[in-house]
Amino acid sequence: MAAVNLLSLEKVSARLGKQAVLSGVDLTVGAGEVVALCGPNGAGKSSAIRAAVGLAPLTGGAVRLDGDDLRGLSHRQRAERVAYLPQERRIAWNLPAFEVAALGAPFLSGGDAMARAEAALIEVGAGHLIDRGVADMSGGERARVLLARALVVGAPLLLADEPIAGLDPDAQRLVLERLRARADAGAGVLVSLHDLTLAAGFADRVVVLDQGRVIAQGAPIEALSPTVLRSVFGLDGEWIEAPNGPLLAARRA
Ligand SMILES: Nc1ncnc2c1ncn2[C@@H]1O[C@H](COP(=O)(O)OP(=O)(O)OP(=O)(O)O)[C@@H](O)[C@H]1O
Repeated sequence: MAAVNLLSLEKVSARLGKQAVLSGVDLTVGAGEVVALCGPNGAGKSSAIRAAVGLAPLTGGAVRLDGDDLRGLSHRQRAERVAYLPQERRIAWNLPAFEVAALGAPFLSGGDAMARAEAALIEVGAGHLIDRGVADMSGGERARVLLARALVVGAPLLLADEPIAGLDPDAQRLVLERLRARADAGAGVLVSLHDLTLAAGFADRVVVLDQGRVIAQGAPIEALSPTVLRSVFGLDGEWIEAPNGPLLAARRA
């Protein structure tokens, strides 16, 4: 029997105001998989991720977590099944990093949550920031703390909306390596990314969205074919097999 997907969007449609932001989106994430969601600004990546956690009301279709319709799950059940890193990185209170990260584990005892928070901060290369207030950090440092908060959840499914935006090149790779490691340990990961070379290097599959529709999905350099690069991203591009993985050589079409 085929394994149940940790996440499936089945013909999902959603509107924001008068605008259709998702139209019949089909997407799955299985255990052990990193799926990258790619597309230009406004394509619907954040909307798809928000729909997957029940934050975007659907006008059609269904979202399933581990086979169960999201609508039938309590908020606690959702929180146990999926960790969500939003694109928005504002944090209201100037709490130390370890306390912010520990918020990802509200169902654990204080001591266990703190231990997990510390481990997650070290995992994302922010071990030196553990005691620092999050308002007293750079944007990239705060982004790592928020990623640590999502990793602390320990849920089987992790959804990360542009987790590497604003990070330096080393940190971008570190974060993607950590997400990859979570998948290799059995989690399912859905991550929105603008950097197509990194998407091709770290993801098992790429889903290309444009104007709220899935345009292509599959193995990264097949989904991101020259035709898709041109029609969706406005790029004349080709993939080069480099020693460290596929490299996109592109210019504006
Ligand atoms: N609050 C809102 N009200 C109305 N329309 C919105 C709102 N937020 C986003 N949109 C529209 O929804 C569409 C999808 O936006 P979404 O944020 O999902 O795209 P995205 O692919 O994540 O973009 P980006 O790469 O810029 O983050 C866009 O056309 C956007 O203009």
